[in-house]
Order: sequence, then structure tokens, then C-alpha cells
Amino acid sequence: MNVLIIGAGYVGTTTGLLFAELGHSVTVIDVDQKKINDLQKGKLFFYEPGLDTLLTKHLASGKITFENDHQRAIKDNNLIFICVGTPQNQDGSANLHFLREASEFIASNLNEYKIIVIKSTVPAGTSKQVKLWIENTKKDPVSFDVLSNPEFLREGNALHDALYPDRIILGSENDKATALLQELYKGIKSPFFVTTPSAAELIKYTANSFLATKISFINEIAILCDKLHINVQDVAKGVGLDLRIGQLFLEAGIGYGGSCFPKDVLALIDTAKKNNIDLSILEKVHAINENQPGYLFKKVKTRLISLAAKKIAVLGLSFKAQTDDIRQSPSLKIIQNLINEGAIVEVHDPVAKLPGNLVDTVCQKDSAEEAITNADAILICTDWPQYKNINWAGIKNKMNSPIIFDGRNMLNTAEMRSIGYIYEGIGYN
Ligand SMILES: NC(=O)c1ccc[n+]([C@@H]2O[C@H](COP(=O)([O-])OP(=O)(O)OC[C@H]3O[C@@H](n4cnc5c(N)ncnc54)[C@H](O)[C@@H]3O)[C@@H](O)[C@H]2O)c1
Ligand SMILES: O=c1ccn([C@@H]2O[C@H](COP(=O)(O)OP(=O)(O)O[C@H]3O[C@H](CO)[C@@H](O)[C@H](O)[C@H]3O)[C@@H](O)[C@H]2O)c(=O)[nH]1
Repeated sequence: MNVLIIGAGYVGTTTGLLFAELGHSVTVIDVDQKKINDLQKGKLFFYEPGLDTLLTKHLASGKITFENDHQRAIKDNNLIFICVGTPQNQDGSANLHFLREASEFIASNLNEYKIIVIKSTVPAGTSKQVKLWIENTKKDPVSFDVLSNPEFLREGNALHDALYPDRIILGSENDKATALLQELYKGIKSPFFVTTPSAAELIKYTANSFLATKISFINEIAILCDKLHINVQDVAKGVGLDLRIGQLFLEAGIGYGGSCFPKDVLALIDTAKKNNIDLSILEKVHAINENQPGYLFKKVKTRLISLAAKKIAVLGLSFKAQTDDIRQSPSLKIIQNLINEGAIVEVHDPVAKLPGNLVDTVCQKDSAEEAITNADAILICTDWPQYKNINWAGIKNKMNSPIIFDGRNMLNTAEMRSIGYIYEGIGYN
């Protein structure tokens, strides 16, 4: 099958490579010419394990093409996936500006029947809105269908999640279009659930908000655990053994970040508000998450008292391991707090880089060991597995004072204390 992808970001690039891997012929377009130029040369603009190899493979196989001629791309393809960004507006609502632009561009080049699939995360009812935008812009009486096929991949696991998703959700009211999409995904052995476009759109936000709720819930329990001197990891394990609850997304820490959970929780709150529905549970989820980086910071202040001129090593910048994405990363909030209190901050991350506003005030080191040397304390902000393998016994004597605040509960408490560290995690860890 021939497929066109609009938007060569995380989702568009991964989806394009997935379809190429399934044997389809994929064309990808993006308004960002530099991204297209780089992708044509096999260069990914983000760090995502395994994706670069697949890109090289399918550029060579000719199954994926990154195209500059956008009009021709629309005219030549009758199955189009929209994967543009839907960022957060100031009031928390989803910004559909890029989606509207892409829809109207399709409309002005609508030469024959097309199936338009929205993969971007969009509020319930957006498929209907896209239909209207296209109807109002198209020049000729050509028919089309708009479907919803939300994406559930995680950054850092994009390839695995694309090839082995827990489910494929399709919002479609046209049986022929549904059959075509089922054919497109034929190689994927996962449940294929068909519902209305609006329900598909709401499933996406509900899933992300539920996972965010699990995280905020365990983070609140962790604060109680600190007070009661009970280990939150034991509590999470015992609770998660109940199959109705499950073990995943019960890791207490410094809160969720990234380009999805924070914005999607706020967008669902906005949808509820616009419909006069009280979704206060999600307002609380958001508020807890806003406070969680500050909770670790408070522990630092309580122990060190003054941070002025203290050297603090921060391990991890990205919002989670296996990605260089620093959007909404709790690590950045903590670094800002440290700077505000006069601390000298040295950071390390295996792949992520400091944002422009921090490069002059914070020093990024090439290795964790360099950042730790002469530090008055270490703050672990991202759960990069390599931090477990630091020679903790060896490096202890290079610190001014051996104190670790583990915002991801990733090190072994007993081991760290036996080496001689003052070690504090989240939730009496
Ligand atoms: N990043 C993730 O892990 C993830 C996972 C699931 C769902 N989503 C959702 O998928 C959508 C895309 O996310 P992303 O992370 O890939 O975003 P992104 O910002 O990485 O990529 C979006 C791309 O769309 C391009 N674009 C914007 N307007 C365009 C237009 N009119 N024509 C062509 N290209 C255009 C941009 O230049 C950009 O390259 C969002 O709605 C997001 O919430 C993201
Ligand atoms: O027990 C946990 C699990 C995660 N996190 C944090 O939660 C955030 C999000 O993690 P994760 O869900 O793994 O990353 P994303 O790549 O943001 O993926 C989420 O957002 C995507 C975009 O919508 C969805 O497609 C995915 O299904 C959904 O998991 C990160 O900061 C994690 O550190 C925790 O604090 N505790």
C-alpha cells in the first residue's frame, strides 16, 4: 500500500518506519525542511534506540522517502496519516493550529477520494472538526473520510511499541476504510479495536491520564511513607501484585515529565471544563506532579541547610532514560531551584543536552564521575541504568561529603549506606 505521513517528528518518523517495515511504500513530508534534509541522509534529529538502523535499512530498500514536493505527495497518495504536533495552549487546551494547517493543505490538493487518519493526540470531536475544515476549503466535490488512530508509543521504546503495541485503536465509521486500515496493520499481532472517532480520541487522553494518576497516587503515598518510615517500593510491589492493579507505573520519584503526560492531563481537564464536568481528580494529579520535584529539593535543603556555593552534581537531564528529550523534565525544575539558592550545579546526561537558558549557569560534564568529583551532594534525576554501575565505593572519597538524593529510587539503599553514603530516596527508601 502507499502511505503518506504528514509530520516527521517522533510519531511520524516511527510510524513511517513501521509501515515500511510492514512492506508498504511510505512518503513523509514536513514543513521543517532541515528535518527532511537530515532524514534523507539517514540522520535522526532525536535519540531513539534502534530507529536509526531501521531508517538506514528502509532508505536503502526504497520503502521510505522523505519528500520536498508536498503538493505532489498529497495528490499521489490516498491514505494520509496526520502526525503533526498538538502542543499545549497557555490555558491547558490542545493547540490545533498545525492540525488545521495540515487539514487545509490536504483539502486544497484534494484530487480524488482519500482516507485521512489523525494520529496526533487530539480532543474528542476533533475528527468532526477536521472534516469541516476540509469541507470548507476543498475546491472540487471530492469525497473523503476522516479516521482516528491514536498513537501509544513511549519515547525510548518507540520501535518496540510500534511493532508490538498492546492494542491498535481505530475510530472509523466507514467499513471499507476500516478494512483498509486492518490490511495496513496486518503484520501486527495485537488486538484491533474499532470504535467511533470521538471515542478513539478520548481513549488516548484517558489512557495517558490514568497512567499519570497512578504515578501521582504512588507519589502521594510515598510522602506518607516517608512520614511513617515505610518503604514505598515494598508498598508498590505488594499492591501491584494484585493483577487488577499491576506493577507498572507505580514507581515513586520526582514526577512525570515529557511531551505527553503533562499536556494531555491538562487538555483532558480542559475538555471536561468546556463540558461543565468536574474532573477534579486530574486537577489533583497535575498539582501533585507540579510539587514532586520540589519534594526532593526540600529534602536537599533540610539536610544541607544552605546551598550557597555548595557544589551539587545532578545526574540526568532527560525526562526519563533512553531519550534525549528534556521537555517538561523534572530535572530542569530541580536545577533551577538549586541555582536560585546559589548552588554551583554540574550535570551529566548520557545523551541529553542542557537547554539554552541554562548553558551559561550550569556546567555539563562528559562523565558522571567528573560531575561527582568535589560535590557536596549528588541528585539523581533520571533513571539511566548506567548510573547503577558507577564505582560508588571508589568515587566516594572524591566527594566533599558523600550524600546522595535519589529522585528515582534506583540505587540499592542498604548497599549505598554500607559503603558510607548518606542516602535518601523518595518514600523512605
Ligand atoms: N512523542 C511521543 O512519544 C508521542 C507519542 C504518542 C502520541 N504523540 C502525539 O503525536 C503528535 C506528534 O507528536 P511528536 O512528538 O511526533 O511531535 P513533534 O513535534 O516531534 O513532530 C511534529 C512534526 O510535525 C511537523 N509539522 C507541523 N505542522 C506541519 C504541517 N502543516 N505539515 C507538515 N508537517 C508539519 C513539525 O515540523 C514537526 O516535525 C502529538 O499530538 C503528540 O501528542 C506523541
Ligand atoms: O512508574 C512510573 C512510570 C513513569 N514515570 C515518569 O512518567 C513520565 C512518562 O513516562 P513514559 O510513559 O514511559 O514516557 P512517554 O514517552 O511520555 O510515554 C507516554 O506518553 C506517550 C505520548 O502520549 C504515550 O504514547 C505513551 O503510551 C505514554 O506512556 C516519565 O517522566 C517517567 O519518568 C514515573 O515517574 N513513574
